[in-house]
Amino acid sequence: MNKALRKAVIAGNWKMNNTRVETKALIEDLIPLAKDAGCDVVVCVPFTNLETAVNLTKGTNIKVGAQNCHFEAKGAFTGEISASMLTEMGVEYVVIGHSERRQYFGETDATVNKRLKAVIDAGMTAILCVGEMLEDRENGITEELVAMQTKIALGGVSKEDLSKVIIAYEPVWAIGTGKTATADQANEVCALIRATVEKLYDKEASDALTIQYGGSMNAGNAAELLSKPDVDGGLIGGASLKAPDFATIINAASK
Ligand SMILES: O=C(CO)COP(=O)(O)O
Repeated sequence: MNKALRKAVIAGNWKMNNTRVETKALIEDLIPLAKDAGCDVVVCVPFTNLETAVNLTKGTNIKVGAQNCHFEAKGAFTGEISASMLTEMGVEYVVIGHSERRQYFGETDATVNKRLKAVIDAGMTAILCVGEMLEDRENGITEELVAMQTKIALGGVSKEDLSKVIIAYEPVWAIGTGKTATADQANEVCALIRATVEKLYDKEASDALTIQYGGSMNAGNAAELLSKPDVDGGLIGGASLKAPDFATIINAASK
């Protein structure tokens, strides 16, 4: 299947940025800039800003995502948020397995798999993050590592449910460093992820899968990255905090 038939998705991962007041200002700036987008637009905001973001984006083409979600439905899990708490609020996307969760909060491939399934079961779309550290790249194990992360995360996910998954390839060495993967490096690993998914399911499933690149994507480099055949969108950190920059990336993905 041709890339043009896949859904292009530009998602902003705000990380731990913006108060409610700041959220309102940024989303109000973004709405007119994104209204003619030729791609899907998502903003993944801190839990405390979800309600504000959902209310502000009602009737617009901007969708709202969370940045994590626990795998249990409820119980003694202090500090965690369940999938039904998110769906009740109108949240449609959840970032799962971000490298910052893996690095700083002990997420493992196994818990990523559980969280991913909880998101799908609740009817939301998971943005599953995979990617290697600099050391892995230098040791020549990028392919094996990213394939393994992908396989473990998708364990027990049916072909039908794969339509509720977006995969974001985020090389850890490119996140927040200003050091972007070249468009060819990004495409190479996105293609590898697609081939891994084809082996797990089939060609129909892998052809339909939206794969994003993330890691210092910005207004200046987005067009080149997004022009690559296996890069269907972007997961954007820093540049998603400035409405005009995020809008430039949205335009670059619009077709
Ligand atoms: O981690 C990222 C998105 O999830 C990328 O962050 P930056 O765009 O700030 O490098």
